[in-house]
Amino acid sequence: MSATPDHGGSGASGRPARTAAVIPAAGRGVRLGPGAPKALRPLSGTPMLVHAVRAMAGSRSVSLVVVVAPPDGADEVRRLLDAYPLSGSLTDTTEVVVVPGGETRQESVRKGLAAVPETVTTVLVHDAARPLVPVDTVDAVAAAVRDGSPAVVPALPLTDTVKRVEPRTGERAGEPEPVVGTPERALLRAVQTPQGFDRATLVAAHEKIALEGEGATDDAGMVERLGVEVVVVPGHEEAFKVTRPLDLVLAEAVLARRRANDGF
Ligand SMILES: Nc1ccn([C@@H]2O[C@H](COP(=O)(O)OP(=O)(O)OP(=O)(O)O)[C@@H](O)[C@H]2O)c(=O)n1
Ligand SMILES: C[C@](O)(CO)[C@H](O)COP(=O)(O)O
Repeated sequence: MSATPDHGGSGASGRPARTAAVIPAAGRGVRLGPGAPKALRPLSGTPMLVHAVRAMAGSRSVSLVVVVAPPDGADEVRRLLDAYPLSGSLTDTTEVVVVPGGETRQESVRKGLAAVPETVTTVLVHDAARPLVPVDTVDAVAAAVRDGSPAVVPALPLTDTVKRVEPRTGERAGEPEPVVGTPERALLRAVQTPQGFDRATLVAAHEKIALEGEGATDDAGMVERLGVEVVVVPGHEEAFKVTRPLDLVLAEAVLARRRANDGF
């Protein structure tokens, strides 16, 4: 995988880059515990980030992947990606660019977005922390944007009931939080990535948030603040986010099941 610093307007194949994937991979992984940055943690011997890049590059529509590395780790990430080849004819025509990230996820996405050439009309934003997303899910998100939806998120129905609580503060900090409501579970979705956007919509959302400072925990949340409709397509259980140590155990089990199903 050629991790070139060139921000040129075309992919490695020389054709215009029409769909790009920005992979925010600059987080520290505090909830995962001490160790290397989360995106660099190995899953079955391959760094989590490499799994995520392969998932994006495996999509027929993606011709450019912008990896947003830890702010002081861009060179290390470039070397890492150069050491892991993309396989298959499709993915061999995917250019990989590495840029340094920022202090927040939204700042990292904004920095990655700045490296996406003007020729790109569809931008996917995918957490490196969701390394096992199936390519079919990536394709479905990209297709929904190309079919006219300016903002698309993959999501799953909830299996747990959700409660709204009133946090305890001051002298009552640490006491059990009172429940103040139970949203109707059937109307809730657990949202994943890649989230897909019309480029101009995503740029406008990040520019608005950069001015107003009202961050959101996902890019679709920022687009909603523009008053733009966000639509949901089916997510996938294997697109879960590696956040806590137990998620690493689950990720290894998923990879073991894939190897068994593939006969090796
Ligand atoms: N400043 C940041 C923070 C997060 N991310 C990326 O955003 C994705 C989702 O964030 P999260 O799962 O919260 O990762 P971390 O921030 O690393 O985890 P933690 O909150 O436990 O530190 C990850 O791929 C992470 O690398 C990023 O690019 N830049
Ligand atoms: C973008 C995201 O993965 C959608 O569920 C999630 O909001 C990221 O949250 P995090 O706390 O930054 O991991």
